Parts: sequence; structure tokens; C-alpha cells
Amino acid sequence: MSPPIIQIEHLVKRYDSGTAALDDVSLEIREGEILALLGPNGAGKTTLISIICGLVRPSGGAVRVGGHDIQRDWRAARRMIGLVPQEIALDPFETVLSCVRFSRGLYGEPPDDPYLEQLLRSLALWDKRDARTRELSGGMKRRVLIAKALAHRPRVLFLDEPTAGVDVALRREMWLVVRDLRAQGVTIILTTHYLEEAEEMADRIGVINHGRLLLVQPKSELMGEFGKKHLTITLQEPLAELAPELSDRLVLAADGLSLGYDYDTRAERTGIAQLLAALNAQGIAVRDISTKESSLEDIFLSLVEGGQEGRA
Ligand SMILES: Nc1ncnc2c1ncn2[C@@H]1O[C@H](COP(=O)(O)OP(=O)(O)OP(=O)(O)O)[C@@H](O)[C@H]1O
Repeated sequence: MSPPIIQIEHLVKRYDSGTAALDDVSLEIREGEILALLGPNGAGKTTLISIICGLVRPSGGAVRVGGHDIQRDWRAARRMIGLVPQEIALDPFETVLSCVRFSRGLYGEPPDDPYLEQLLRSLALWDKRDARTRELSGGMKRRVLIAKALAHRPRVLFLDEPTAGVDVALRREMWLVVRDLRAQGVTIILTTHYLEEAEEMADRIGVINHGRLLLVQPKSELMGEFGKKHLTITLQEPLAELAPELSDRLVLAADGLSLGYDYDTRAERTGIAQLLAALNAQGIAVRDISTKESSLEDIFLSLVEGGQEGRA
């Protein structure tokens, strides 16, 4: 397993307004991974990113980036990070190349046009290097923001809702860009409201609610652990009621024509064979069977609504 590149310990943030935006968040982010942070509006995701990037002061706790404390050694910590903000904020009259050069200069890095050329080429922006940013499409503008964030060669890239409000084709294009960056060894932390995006891209998923990190888990484990399957059994004839020995496991639909059964995907025995045998024994004829796996969306909602506090 890779060593952590970001270490967050007992991070607390209380804004002057009194809002407790982060409440004792501890988390290690490993070099080279894609971590997706999920949480409803106001959960504390942007606050967490802003503290790591040195834009907001924490009220308590510590964060180290590449071993550098973000407060005592902020310059070294900040240099390792690139941030792609939620809002597109580009000077409309500046050209692509000059705005990327400018971003690099902000970090006090010496000019390195060969690197910037390689960066713009990898983001399919080299042909547009002399275009003013106002002449670019929405997708190109987002790629310029990524190029700006990567101009000083950071090892960690934060993407705050990278595909908010963009169409499906553009979202897929962004996913490819992010995968490509990961392949180059950049550690990526993204926030998103699109669970499909987290499901598609993340190695690990962190769920934040009310300033608390409810859990952080590899995506596959999360889907396996909380994943349930739902079996629908369609009947040949409507059933008036279920025998008592079946009613604790099955739910009869209002029209009497189907039965629902939830089971755990991790269980060694799903109980389906037994169930079908029991139906058969009672002379209940089955027309069809279908299964549906719970999506990350179902899992997320059950975590956030169920208040799984303290699992992190
Ligand atoms: N500058 C600020 N001053 C006071 N309160 C703030 C400030 N910034 C954020 N908050 C509050 O802190 C809480 C966390 O906000 P934050 O923006 O971190 O959430 P988020 O998870 O990023 O939300 P969203 O998904 O809507 O972007 C919210 O209650 C918000 O109103």
C-alpha cells in the first residue's frame, strides 16, 4: 500500500458565525489514489478541501501534505497541491498559454515551457494555446482550469465538483482526463454530487455529513458491505395472503402478484433456494424472478439518512 501523502488529524472548523463545519475529521490519503468525497449540501466538503489548500484556517487539529504541516510549513505544503475550483474563473481576454504560465509563476516556479507544452497537449489544449479563454467551449475552459492547477507540477490535485452542471458527454470526457492524470501518478481528491461519478472513478469513497466523516472505504468494499440485493418473484396467480412462515422473509405486493425479498450480497447462503422450495411446497407458482443490486446511491442515502455516526 502506498504511504499517505495527506494526513488529516482531528480536524475541527468552527466558522465565526458559529457553524461547526468540521467535527473531528481524521483521514489519510494515499499517494496515487482517487478519493471521492460525498456528502449532501453543507456537509463540509469544501471546508475540508479549503483547509488542506490553505484557504481556510482550521480551528483545531493538524494536516500534513507530503509531511509538511499546512500551517507551520504552508509554502512547501501548498506547492504540492493543485486546486480546481468549482466556479470557472478565467480572465476572458487572456490566452490559454499565458494564463497557464501565470499560474506557474504564482508558485515562484521558474518558466518551463516544455512542461507546459506537454501539459497542454495531454489536456488536448495545445492547438488552443493562443486562443483567448472567452473563445473556448465549456469543456475546454474546465480543462484550462486543470492545466492551471497542474502548472507547478503538484503531486495532489483537488477537484471540487468537476462536472457540476455539465452534460453527460463532457462529464465522460472529464473522467477520461482524470483517469489519465491518475495514470501519471497524480493523487486526486474530488467532491461530487453525482454518485455515478464516484462509482465510476474512485478507488476509495469518503462520506461526510454534518461535518463528520461517516466512513472511508475502498469502493468495492463499500458496495460489498452495504450492498443488498432485492429479489422480485412474480407469481402466476395473485395471492391473498402469505403463510406466517413466509411473511417474516417476504413482502407481498398490494396487487398480490409479486413477492419481494432482500438479501445480503456477502452472505454465504442467500436463502433463495430454500425460499423457492417453500413456495413450491405451498403450491405457489412462480412466473418470473428478477434481482436488483443496490446502487451507490441507495447506500449513500441509507448512510446519510440512517446517521451511521462514528464509523470512520
Ligand atoms: N465562510 C463561511 N462562513 C460561515 N459559514 C460557512 C462558511 N463557509 C461554509 N460555511 C458553512 O459551513 C458548512 C459546511 O459548508 P461547506 O461549503 O464546507 O459544505 P459542502 O459540503 O462543500 O457543501 P456543497 O456540497 O453545498 O458545496 C455549511 O453549514 C456552510 O453554511
